[in-house]
Amino acid sequence: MSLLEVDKINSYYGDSHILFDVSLHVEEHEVVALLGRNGAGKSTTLKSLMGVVQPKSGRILHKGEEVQHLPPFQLARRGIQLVPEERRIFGQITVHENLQLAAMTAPQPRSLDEIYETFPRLAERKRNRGKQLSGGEQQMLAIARAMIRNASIIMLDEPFEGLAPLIVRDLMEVCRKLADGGHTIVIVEQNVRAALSLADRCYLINNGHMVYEGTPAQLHADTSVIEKYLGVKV
Ligand SMILES: Nc1ncnc2c1ncn2[C@@H]1O[C@H](COP(=O)(O)OP(=O)(O)OP(=O)(O)O)[C@@H](O)[C@H]1O
Repeated sequence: MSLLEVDKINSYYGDSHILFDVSLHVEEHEVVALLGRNGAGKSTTLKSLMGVVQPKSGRILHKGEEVQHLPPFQLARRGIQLVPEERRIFGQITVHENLQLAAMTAPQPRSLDEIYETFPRLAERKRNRGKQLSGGEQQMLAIARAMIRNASIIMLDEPFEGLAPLIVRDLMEVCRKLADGGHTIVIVEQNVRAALSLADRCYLINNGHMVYEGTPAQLHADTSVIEKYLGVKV
């Protein structure tokens, strides 16, 4: 049984049909990258998995149970966590308080010590307010908030967006640490090279249709697919 199985979901914004029979699966301890051009439907896929957008048809199974009808807070309680592009951290309270708040509503949170061990940079900044952090540190905090909630799946929507290369390198290290620690991660990223270097498996989505599934090595070998659906060289 897959940790997460998505079976032919169709998602809409109003009358606009965005996802067409999208299927994918995520195994425990796997890092899965979801790639595609702007507007391909990557964020909508993550939002559908998080219950922010409810698919009109199709099934989503988490640990074998149908969850496509559940609201976001119930999916969060089941351990599905989305770190959205806009990194929802609280700017007015400290790093420490941001983490405490995230832990408070989780059924079985991890300890703060464990989080600070994984994110030493946040330990250094724990008394700073959220808004005093750099973009990269805010992203770390957003990921750490998902981690302290003991997420069974962490979904990252463009975590490297708008960050300087050096910060991306630091964040990549954090993601690698999480992956090596057995976390299950779904990552959506425009930085194809970075995403593929983290992923065990990847999917390509185009105009709301899933068009490719394979390992990063298989995708690297298939330059025509990369050029056709991503328009980049990796
Ligand atoms: N709230 C919304 N209402 C209506 N249409 C939307 C909404 N959000 C996204 N869309 C449309 O849905 C399609 C898929 O968007 P989505 O954000 O899922 O793409 P994406 O692959 O994540 O792209 P990007 O990298 O630009 O975020 C696009 O055509 C977009 O314009």
